This record gives sequence, C-alpha cells and structure tokens, in this order.
Amino acid sequence: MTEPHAFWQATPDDSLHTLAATRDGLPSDEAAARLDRDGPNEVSAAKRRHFLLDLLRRLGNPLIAILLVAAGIAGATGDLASFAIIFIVVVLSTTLDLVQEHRAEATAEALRRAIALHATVLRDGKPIELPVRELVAGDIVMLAAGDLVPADGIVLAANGAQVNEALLTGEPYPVEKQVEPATAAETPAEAHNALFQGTSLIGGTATLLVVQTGPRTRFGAIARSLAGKQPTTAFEHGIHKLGVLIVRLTIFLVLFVLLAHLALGRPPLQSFLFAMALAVGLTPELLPMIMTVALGRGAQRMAKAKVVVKRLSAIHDLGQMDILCTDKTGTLTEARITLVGQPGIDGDDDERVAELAAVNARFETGLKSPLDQALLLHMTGRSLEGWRKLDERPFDFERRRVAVLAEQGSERIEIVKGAPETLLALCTRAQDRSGEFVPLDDALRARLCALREDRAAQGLRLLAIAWKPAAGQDRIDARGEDELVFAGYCVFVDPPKPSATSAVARLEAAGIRIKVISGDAAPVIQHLVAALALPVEGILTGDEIAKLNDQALAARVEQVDLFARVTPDQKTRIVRALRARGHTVGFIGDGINDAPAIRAADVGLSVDGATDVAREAADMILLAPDLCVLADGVAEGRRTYANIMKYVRMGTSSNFGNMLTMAIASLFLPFLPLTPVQVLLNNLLYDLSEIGIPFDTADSGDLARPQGWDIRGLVRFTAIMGPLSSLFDFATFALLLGVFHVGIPEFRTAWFMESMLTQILVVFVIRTSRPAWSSRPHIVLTVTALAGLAAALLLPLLPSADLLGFAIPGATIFGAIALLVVGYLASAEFLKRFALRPAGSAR
Ligand SMILES: Nc1ncnc2c1ncn2[C@@H]1O[C@H](COP(=O)(O)OP(=O)(O)OP(=O)(O)O)[C@@H](O)[C@H]1O
Ligand SMILES: [Mg+2]
Repeated sequence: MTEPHAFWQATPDDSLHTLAATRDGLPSDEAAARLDRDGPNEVSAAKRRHFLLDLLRRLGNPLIAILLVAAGIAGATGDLASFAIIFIVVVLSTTLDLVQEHRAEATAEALRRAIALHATVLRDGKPIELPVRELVAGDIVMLAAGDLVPADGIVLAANGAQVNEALLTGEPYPVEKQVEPATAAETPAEAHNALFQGTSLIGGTATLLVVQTGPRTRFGAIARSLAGKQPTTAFEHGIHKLGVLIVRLTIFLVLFVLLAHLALGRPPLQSFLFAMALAVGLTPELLPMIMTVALGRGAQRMAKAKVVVKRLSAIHDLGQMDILCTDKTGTLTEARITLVGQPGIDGDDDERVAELAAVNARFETGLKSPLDQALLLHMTGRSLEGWRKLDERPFDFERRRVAVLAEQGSERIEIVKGAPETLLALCTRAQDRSGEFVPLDDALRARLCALREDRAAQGLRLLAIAWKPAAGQDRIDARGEDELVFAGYCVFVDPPKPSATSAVARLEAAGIRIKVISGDAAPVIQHLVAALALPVEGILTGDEIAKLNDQALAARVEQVDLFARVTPDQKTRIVRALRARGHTVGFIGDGINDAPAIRAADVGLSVDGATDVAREAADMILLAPDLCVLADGVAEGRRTYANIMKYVRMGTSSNFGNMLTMAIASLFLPFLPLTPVQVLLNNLLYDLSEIGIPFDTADSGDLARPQGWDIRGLVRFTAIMGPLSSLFDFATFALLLGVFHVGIPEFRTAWFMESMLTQILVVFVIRTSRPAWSSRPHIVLTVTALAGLAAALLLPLLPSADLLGFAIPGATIFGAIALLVVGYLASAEFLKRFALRPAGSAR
C-alpha cells in the first residue's frame, strides 16, 4: 500500500510547522483547545455499548427467543398466567444480567482508570506527567526504555531507541529508530523515524512529536482490540461445554416428552406448553449473571485487597494457579538498594571505581535501574562536574551491561558497567590504585573471581566497572566492546523483605509452589532464599538452560525452584515449560525483561510502580509490591470459583433432577404432574432463591487448594445427587397417589411444595463439604433462598391460588412432605461426602 503523504516522510521541522508546535512543547491552553477539538487520546472501540442495544442483543439470544415465542403462544391461547410468568422470567434474567454486567463493567473501568498509563510531556516548556488520554497532536513526549508509545508520531531525538513493533510487523526483534525522515518509506514497517501507538520502547530513549491521537492512530485500534480480546480460560471453556451439553439434553428431552405425549393422544397445546415449560426450567438462564456477579464481586474485593484486575477471567486462573514464578527485586527484597563497597583490584575500597560507575549511571538514558540510583545517591555531594557525555550503548538484558563514552577535560574514555562474569571476560588489563596498568593474568583473574564469589555468597549484588581509552572517538564502536581495563566492583545490598517469608509460607500452604526467576547471579539468589528461609530446591542457570531444548527443560523445571542469570527469553521458556507440564502458572515481575513471561503465563502479574510494558502485559496489578497481597487475591479467586460451582452443582443435581422426574412422570401419570404455569412458577422462584449464591462465603477447604474445572468431579456429583433427588420425588408420587389418594390439584400443590423445598434447601447442604451446620452461609444467600422458599410455600395458600391450579392439601400431607424433605436433606448431607471431591485431591 503506497501512502504518498505519510507523516513520516516529512522532516521534523516541517512536521513541527504543520502541527504548529515547537520543540519546547505546546502551551497548556493550546493543548486544552486541541483536546476539545480532537477528543481524548483513546480508541473508541473500547466505548461502552448503548444500554438499549445491549438489551436487543440479549433478546436475540436463542434461549430468550424460545421464551418469547412461548410467551407469545401462551398469550395467543389466552393463558395469561403463563404469559405473565414467562414474561417475568425473561425480564428477570435479562435485566439481572444486564444490570450486573454494566455494574461490573463500570467497576472494571474505574479500576482501570486507577492504573491508567501516564506519559512525560513537555507543556509550557516543562516536563510534566499526564494521563495518556490527555495527549494531543503537537505534544512532545519523552520516552524511555519500558514505556509504551502513547500515540503515533515522529522521532525528534533518539538514542539507542530500540522499539518492539511485533504488534505492527509480527517481527519479534526490536528495530532501532532514527531522526532522519523516511522519505522513501511507503509502509509503517519501513518508517524508521516513526513511532506507533501500542508499540513499546525496550531500550534507549526517544523524543516523540505526536502527530495522531485516539482513533486516528494507525494501529491503536488493532492494538486495543488485541489487548481487549480476552482469551477464554480453561474454566470458561468448561462452563461453555457444560452449557452446550445442557442445551442438547434439553432439546432431546423436550422433543421426547412432546412426541411421547402426542403419541399417547394427550391434548397437543397443553403438551406443547408443558414441554416448553420444562425447557424453560432446564435452562441455566442465570448462569451468565452468576458468573458476572461472582467475577465482578471478586474484582471488587480484590481491589480492596490491593489487587487490581485488568482481565476479569484471570480471577479463575488465579484460583487455579499452582505455581508462582517471581523475580527477586521488590517482591523478595525491599528494593532499597544501597552501595556498600567499591573495591579496586586489591580488594580495598577505591573511590575512583564508584566515580566511574556513577558517571556511567548518570549518563545512562535507557533503563534506569535501582542500581543506578544507588550509585548516584552514593555520589551526592561529590560532584561529577566536568564530565561530558558523547555517546552511549544502552543496557540490554542479553549483554547485561551498558557503555558510555564520556570525557573529563582532555581525557576521553568509554566506561562500561555490567554483570561481573561477562564483563571480566572482556578485560585484558587492570588498573591499580596508583593508576598503573597491570596485566590481567590468571592469578589476578582468580583473585578477582574469588572476591566476587565472596561478596555474592554474602548476598551482596555486584556490578563490575571497566573502561578503555577512546581518544579522538565520538561514537562507541558497537563491535569493539573488549580489551577493557578492569577498574573494580561496586557492591550493593538489597535487604531481604522479612514479610516475604510469611507471604511465601501462606502461598505454599495454599498449595502454590514458588519459583524464583532472576537475572541476578546464583549465589546472590541462594543467599537471599536462605536468609528468608524459603522452602526451595535446586538451581538452574541461564547458561545451563541455553543448552536444553524445550523438552529437556520441561523435564527439569519441575524439580528446580531457582533460576539465575536468565535472559528475558529464558524466563518465557521456563513459563512455557511449566505450562506444558500441566501447571497453571503465575508470573510476577516489573521490568521490560519480565513482560514476555508475564504475557506467556496463565496469570500475568505486575506491580504498580512497574514499567509500562510489564503493566500492559499483566492481567492483574498489585498496588502494593507484596506477596501477602497476592495470597489474599488467591483466596478471592478460589471463592469466586467455589460460588460458581455451587450454582452449577445446584443446576446439575437438584434442578435438573426435578425437571427430569417431571418429564418421566408426565408419561406415566394420567395427568401432568404440574401445569405448565406451575412449572414456570417453580423455575422462577428457584431462580430468585439462587440470586444470593455469588455473595456466599467459601469453605476453608475450597480456599486451601488450587481450584480447577473438574468435569469428572461434576459428573460424579450428578451421578450421586441426581438419583437421590429422583428417589425422593418418586417416593412423593407414590405417597400422594398410593397412600393419600389425593385429587389432581392437591397432588400438584403438594408436589410443587416438595420440589421447591428440596430444590432450594439443598443449597445449604451442598454449598460446603463440611457438615452443613458448621459452616454459616452468607446473609444475602440465606435471605434470598428463604424468601424464594417463603413465596413458594405461601403462594398455594393464598385465596387466589386456585387461579394457578393449586388446592390446599390436608395437614397429614403437609406432615408427610415435611418428613420427606427432612429425609432428603439428611441423605444429601450424608451422601455429599462421596459426591463432593474432598479438598486436596485437585489434579
Ligand atoms: N543499570 C545497569 N547497569 C549495568 N548492569 C546492569 C544494570 N541493571 C542490571 N544490570 C545487570 O543485569 C543483570 C540482570 O538485571 P536485573 O537484575 O534487573 O534482572 P532481573 O531478572 O529483573 O532481576 P531481579 O530478579 O533482581 O528483578 C543484573 O544482575 C546486573 O548484572
Ligand atoms: Mg527485575
């Protein structure tokens, strides 16, 4: 596709002119005017649907459509009661669903705003932090490694600006951006001076002149739709399969009942309405609502526990997570790094080493690590005046070092700091305290290695500092990063976080194995986990991982809990290997280097202060960088899961069982066991009684283990509880017809009451695997269930009840029903120990 006037073909000055902008940024009043004119820098695809449209979409749902057709037929045949009840069912299930979903969305939106991305923008000549949505064309944005590009535009200045454009080109390798206009470039992929919204800076820095914002950006829309597309989790998949199964069964059952009735010569309309009512009764019409409410409430409660959920369905994954991979800094350590030593080659502190390191840190523009901050903090008071920067080769996680070309007076040198193992190997000479060069012979090398190992064994973090003369050079030669002069080490302490010990213990107690994956050296990590007394075993280094293929790695990851000196790519490989072993894997990290692994994990986690790319990749953000917070979140995830399962179990056993009995009984009884209206009423009251389920508390047993979709467990549950329910149903029939010889209206009334009582009350039995009386249900559940029950029991007793076909049975019949219900609940209580999977046998 040729684009003759693409914005990247113009020179920076022409673009500035066109946009009436300057390199000092827009005046704030002008920016406000532009924001008014162009609208916020957001992609409209994320806009909320209109309430009415949403309603229409729902009415088009086949389930609802069936109900509407049924209501229409009922209305047309003058069966006003059926019409009204079906109508109420439709209104109830759609509005509940709609309202809850909108509420959940509004909550999610508010939470998202709390973690909105910010950008550094020049306004009125000064850099300020603004929410990304307030950017306008003509803004000047300062970007550093780890930032997401907030809008489309051109580069006004760049230094080692490595950009990941995978979103745009599918190309995983970063491209370097330059200032020169790409006059010949026809496609965005060739525009080496353009930055596009949704791509990310993974190294270096860049200054962006914003040309397009909001919906007018090239790839914003794609980026947003990709980011917004929520892949279905295993749990949702399972629920969906269950839904399909139920629909099939329903259709089969309804057709069977209908045809059988017709073959038996029953009145066609009556049979049709009865079959229809059964279908209505069988459909789990509240399932979407239950899931939305459960997830929405889960998200809200997690926000209170300082975990912001970006992808709602990740709550299930969190509940199912059985392995958590974490990086080291910030989660296991305080991330308050201080410089505690700067030994030269003789092992004693040498200020020159710290100074070189600080010059490097000061001029490093790419990724500012806490190590750099510690170096600069150490130098406060002592001046780095006189140093001038000429060039830089930014940090990246493969080389693990950063080079800066700088001069002081007439001395021009290239200063390199980075991971000691690799940097020392690049050095050929060393410099002693007096400034003399000494050969870096084997003996000295061995001494330096010993020094390094000694410090690392004490849990101290090390950077090596080296340099080389660069007289007459203005640029760093990317090929010539060797023949360095070794200057010394900088030694840092990052104190272990004492709270990590108890947090890890809580997670372990909850059945979650912790693995530490870090770019740091093995001894440092080993010392740290020993200091925190973490229950971890084995260690694997990046070099070893590099030699393993994916299969071999998958065989090793299970036993090993520590991974040292790994590259970002290896972090991802470890996550994939664990997933391939069938684990549900969480990954928590904060850096650019963590982002790919965060994305690859089932549950991507990041912290509030993390880089943009890490936060963007994450499903959840911890507002406090603390694993304790996560332990609370896990409990919420499992509770959400447990409550959804309660509804599913209720549906598969009691509700389904009841409808099944009714279908079968209708064939053997000379009359319908319930009129269609009564079936519908039964279903409506049952629905009402279940509204409180998502609010319920969960058993400690449900919270103690990872909870995953378990279709076999569900089948076993249904196989035990379903027949039990049918047994008591048939007992009721036998009693009513064989012993009491009741009339049809009394039969229906008694059976209506019995089925409502058993269906509704059994929730108090199966909501917990502990004895029902020892686990208190949530008040909302108790109230909704009892209210539904009260309505079911009172309705037949009202004076107008004969309109619905009810007639009050005698007192002995009430007594018999009460006994049957008690018998049923007691048997359910006894049998549930076999039906409910005991906690701890997950997977
Ligand atoms: N600013 C820097 N300058 C030079 N080298 C650095 C810098 N930042 C990091 N390194 C080197 O790269 C290594 C890996 O970086 P880093 O420790 O950030 O990785 P990580 O996997 O995020 O580790 P962590 O688990 O501690 O978060 C460091 O151990 C250090 O040797
Ligand atoms: Mg890190």
